[in-house]
Amino acid sequence: MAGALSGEAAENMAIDFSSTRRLPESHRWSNVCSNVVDGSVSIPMVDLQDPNAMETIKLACEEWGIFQLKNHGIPLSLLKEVDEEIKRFFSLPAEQKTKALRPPGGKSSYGSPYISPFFPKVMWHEGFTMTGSCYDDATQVFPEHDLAHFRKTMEEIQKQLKMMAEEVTSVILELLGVHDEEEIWVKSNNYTLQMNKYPSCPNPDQAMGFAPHKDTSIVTFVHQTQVEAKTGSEIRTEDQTRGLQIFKEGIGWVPVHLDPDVFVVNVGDILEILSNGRFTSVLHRATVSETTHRYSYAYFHRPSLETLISPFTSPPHFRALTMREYDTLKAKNIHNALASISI
Ligand SMILES: O=C(O)CCC(=O)C(=O)O
Ligand SMILES: [Fe+2]
Repeated sequence: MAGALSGEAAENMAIDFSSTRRLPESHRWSNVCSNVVDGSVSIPMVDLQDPNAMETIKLACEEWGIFQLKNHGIPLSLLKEVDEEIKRFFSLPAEQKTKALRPPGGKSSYGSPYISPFFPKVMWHEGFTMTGSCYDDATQVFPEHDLAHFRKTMEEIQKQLKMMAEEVTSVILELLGVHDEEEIWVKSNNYTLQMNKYPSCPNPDQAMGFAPHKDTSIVTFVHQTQVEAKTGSEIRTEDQTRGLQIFKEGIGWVPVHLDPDVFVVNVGDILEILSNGRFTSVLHRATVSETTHRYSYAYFHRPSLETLISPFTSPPHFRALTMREYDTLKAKNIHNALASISI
């Protein structure tokens, strides 16, 4: 295989996507295209400036576990700058990026999704994860004169995302009738920012960008950048339904329309527990395309590690545990963590 990486890099990334002309067996998934609905089903849209926003958020969290958020208050010019920085990061040579390779079992730095060990096949993806203000890894990756702009842009988006996450979490708590100790859930420094690249793929019908999973967060904010055509290719219409998809019971995999001005907001496991199952942590995945490279970033809003998580209403459908304990359960078995604490 041309362009193969070596050693630890090979274990983590397996291949250099840009020089791979055929889908290797290690990356071949089955049933990627089954049960996908067309692009006509749409995910609820919430306008944060609309007086009815709260009601739409309630319905969306109950029925979908996901919504799109517009008029969120983050300047669109900043979103464009972040998109450019992310593209710049991933366009660095593989030898440069693998200087910040994630150690086995680690959560931050460069590499395949942390959920990879739970799946038999490798994902068509490269990612860079920053927990807290972890820029040390970026320092290793960027040549020094190039780092300043990345750092400034990422610090700014992190600050803005934190404010937006606090505002949305506050609205959700109000919906759940929670007024006591609201701060624990709203104000937290236990967040993660994850950048993703899904390179164009020679056989997208049998590849998986990000395998089906639920997020371990209260809420997650995902931004999808405008896709980039692969050199020499036209973007095909069918590729519009490739990318982020959510699983809706009785319907199938629903593509989430790409709009670079909005954030996609997912309900995560912690909110399912707190709401005592009223809001559902949404199962989602990302598929890939032959004609485009796709980029995204996700901001995970989580309570601090020592916070005790238990349902706000009785009788509880989940047993109480700390955020740290839940992380440990999820690290042992991502498919079964929620079910293992249900009562
Ligand atoms: O890239 C996407 O659209 C989804 C990414 C995601 O689900 C994640 O980072 O947890
Ligand atoms: Fe996710």
